[in-house]
Amino acid sequence: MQNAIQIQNVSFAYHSKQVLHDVTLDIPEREITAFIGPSGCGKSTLLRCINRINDRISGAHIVGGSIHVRGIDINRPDIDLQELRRQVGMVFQKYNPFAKSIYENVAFSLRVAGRNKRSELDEIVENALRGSALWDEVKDRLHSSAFGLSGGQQQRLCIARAIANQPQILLMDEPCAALDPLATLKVEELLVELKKKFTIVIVTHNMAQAARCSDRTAFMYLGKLIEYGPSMQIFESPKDPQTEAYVTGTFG
Ligand SMILES: Nc1ncnc2c1ncn2[C@@H]1O[C@H](COP(=O)(O)OP(=O)(O)OP(=O)(O)O)[C@@H](O)[C@H]1O
Repeated sequence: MQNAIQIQNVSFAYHSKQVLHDVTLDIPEREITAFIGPSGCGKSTLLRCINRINDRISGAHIVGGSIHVRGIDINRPDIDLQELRRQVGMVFQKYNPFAKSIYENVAFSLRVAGRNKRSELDEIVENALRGSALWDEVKDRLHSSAFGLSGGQQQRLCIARAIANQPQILLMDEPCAALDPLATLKVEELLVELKKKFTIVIVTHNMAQAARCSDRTAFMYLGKLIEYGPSMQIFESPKDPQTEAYVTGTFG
């Protein structure tokens, strides 16, 4: 299978504090890859390097190495960041719909791009809401406020908003952390559907979740990639003693 993302020897710092050290991993297309590890080990930083939203943080910079997304070096000076972030969508821990209707949340990025044709928007909004398994629950109240939805529905709306942009890759930073177990289960089922179309990279503290839904797992510790492989191997027969200690709950 082709690799969607190639991370090679990446080191990263906030001001003078280096938080990623020589991280190398290839992320295959249309699979779910989970980043796990104790708090502060660099999972979110690594995730945010993939669409360069770390650039928005003052003092955040890549120290060395390279990241290729579908063959393109994303740290090239001439890279179009808006286009990169269209191709590499993002869903955050705390669902963050805009203070707009359900419909306008999904249509937002298209309107920003100047696409206002009603029939086109209707089709994309419906497809995105179907793609995030929300359509049946909201089709009769598309023009009501997004804030009237439950937390789990708001998170699926944020997923619809991300996929309306037709990305190739979806980055998810603890997307279920603020959800109850039932809403979490729905999002997990959705992830398995979404990977038919998208490459998904997910940061999670929930090891049961990583074991249930991901194809590959990367275990990080103190800014280093300790072990990376098929999730079943990482959880059932880890090679590194630190991975074993973490997945068995001895530390972390
Ligand atoms: N904006 C920032 N400015 C300075 N340091 C930061 C910033 N964001 C993160 N860090 C530091 O970088 C290191 C890695 O943080 P990061 O959030 O990537 O880890 P994480 O594994 O995702 O943690 P958690 O699981 O708690 O979210 C930590 O030492 C953290 O304090």
